[in-house]
Amino acid sequence: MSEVLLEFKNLGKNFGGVRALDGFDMQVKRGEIIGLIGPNGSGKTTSFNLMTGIYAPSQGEVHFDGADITGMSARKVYEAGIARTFQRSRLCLPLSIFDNIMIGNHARLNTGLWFNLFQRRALRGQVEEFYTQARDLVAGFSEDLAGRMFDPVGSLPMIERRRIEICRALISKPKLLLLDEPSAGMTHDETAQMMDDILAVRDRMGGLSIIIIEHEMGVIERLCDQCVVLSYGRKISEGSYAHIAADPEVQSAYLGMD
Ligand SMILES: Nc1ncnc2c1ncn2[C@@H]1O[C@H](COP(=O)(O)OP(=O)(O)OP(=O)(O)O)[C@@H](O)[C@H]1O
Repeated sequence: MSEVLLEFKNLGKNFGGVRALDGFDMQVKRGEIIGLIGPNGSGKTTSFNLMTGIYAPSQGEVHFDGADITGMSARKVYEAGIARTFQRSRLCLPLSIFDNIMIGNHARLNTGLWFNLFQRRALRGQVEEFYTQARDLVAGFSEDLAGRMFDPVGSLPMIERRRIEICRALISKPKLLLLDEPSAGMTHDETAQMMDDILAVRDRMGGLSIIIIEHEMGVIERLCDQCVVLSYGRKISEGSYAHIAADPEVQSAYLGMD
């Protein structure tokens, strides 16, 4: 089994005349946490959308776990083992913690009419099995939260909602987890807690790789084994946080120093 889980080769995406990504090469190893950073509009979210099959690339290739997944549908990419959270929360606030996590499990649920109407015992077994899996995931973050699986998500504070979003991504048992600005909207204390959560998730789910888009440099510094810096759709630097933070091109493009 190759040590490299994900690879971009010369990846590019155009939106009309806008070149959102241009000749982007990147590798993610198994078990690694990568920070994807860059100024607003530099192509970070576009690269997540290319990885997850939301967009097809205009050029280049995406390889994942030994297979070429370039241009594959979002559902097939999800089944292959890539799951994500979004910049803006996609939780359904009136629904319970359990229901929200099950939305992330749709591809594994048997939802056929025949199954649901006439195989009631099997359906019950399936729901019970998935409840146990969802509860175990939530308990990994907080036993207290796991005791409230049928509370509406709208009643939870921001840190707990972010945890549910991560559980919703993890229920599909991904090999690669994409986190889009996990610290957005959180207090300093909540961000510190969220960083502990992410490191604990990586340890619990041995071998899980994570890519984080984040504007909060303290988060990138603490969590990431490697960083990749984009500017105007091109990779301008990569390496450890110490390496990219000392790179004059990064300082000028992103950190606002000349
Ligand atoms: N669907 C789209 N249609 C047209 N242009 C787009 C589309 N999506 C992104 N872009 C453009 O592509 C470029 C890269 O956008 P992208 O959202 O990937 O940047 P980003 O680094 O994620 O920015 P931010 O940090 O603000 O989220 C920007 O110029 C953006 O306006």
